[in-house]
Amino acid sequence: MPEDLALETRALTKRFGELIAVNALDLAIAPGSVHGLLGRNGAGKTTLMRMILGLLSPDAGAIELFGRSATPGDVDARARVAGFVEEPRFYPYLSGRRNLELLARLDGRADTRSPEEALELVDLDSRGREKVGNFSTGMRQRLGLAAALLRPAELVVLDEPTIGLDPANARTVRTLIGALSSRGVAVLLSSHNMSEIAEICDRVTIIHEGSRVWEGDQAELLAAAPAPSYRVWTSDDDQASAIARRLEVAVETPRRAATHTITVQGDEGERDGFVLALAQEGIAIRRLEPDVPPLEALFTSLTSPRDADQPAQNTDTTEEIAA
Ligand SMILES: Nc1ncnc2c1ncn2[C@@H]1O[C@H](COP(=O)(O)OP(=O)(O)OP(=O)(O)O)[C@@H](O)[C@H]1O
Repeated sequence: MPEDLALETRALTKRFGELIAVNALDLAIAPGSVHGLLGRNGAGKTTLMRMILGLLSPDAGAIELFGRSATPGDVDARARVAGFVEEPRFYPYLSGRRNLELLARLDGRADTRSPEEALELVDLDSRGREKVGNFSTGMRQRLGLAAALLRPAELVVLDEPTIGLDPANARTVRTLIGALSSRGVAVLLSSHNMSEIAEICDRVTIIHEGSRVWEGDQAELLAAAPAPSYRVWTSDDDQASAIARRLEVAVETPRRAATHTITVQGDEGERDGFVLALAQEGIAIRRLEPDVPPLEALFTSLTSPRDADQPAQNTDTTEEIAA
């Protein structure tokens, strides 16, 4: 028998008056998988997460958690789910540790982690006795993660978990997400940071105006992304430009007075031809990188306003995950 999905939503829909914030959204997350939600501001990510956490009732559609239907008020169905939406909130006049103690008591379960253990997981053990009111944004964010980790959850839902964090703290959180996933915990996270999503997520769902416009894994992403152009830096840009013009694979854009950027277009074969031609002429390539990373290129192509009338390029890959 196939393993139950950690989360499945089917045609999940939420309206606020005339606005359809989440529109017939299908989502499937396998145990141990890290699933990224990408969307512009107001795309519907937080609304979707609120419904999954049982904080908001859908107008239509269904949510299943670990193979079991989870209606809005069903606390038992969410016993293995933890997380936060928007920024986590705490009593500012209490310590981080005390806040966690209260949350664990409110949860009323016997199997929660100790506040110390949760604080240690997010590298806050040495600061746990300080008042939350004196915490930096990054510390509050990590305390939110610690609160989510009090429960031995098997699905963790995190709304922009690295927002406002400096690079080192953001890395701590990403490492923690990786560690959760390798222990079999499924993670659903939203972020506006494309490189973060590309780095840590096994699968990505792009939402535009409430609807899923794309879903897939890293390999599918590379296949679906618009053909990238590459910027090239060489040991002799002038000569490299001349070769690029001869092969008709490049455009040059002036950068500053007397300098230019070589952007190589075309498919892989044409790019290879250019690289080999440079080698033949004794020109070294010092750097070659995509002008726009694939995820960003795909995201822009699917969610830019000019595409708003035709966003429905859904890949229906739910069955693949379930299989
Ligand atoms: N309680 C509410 N009442 C009315 N409209 C709401 C409510 N909550 C959200 N919305 C609207 O629903 C849409 C989706 O909002 P949501 O917060 O889910 O977007 P988001 O993708 O999380 O955005 P962001 O990236 O800015 O956090 C927005 O147009 C928002 O204004």
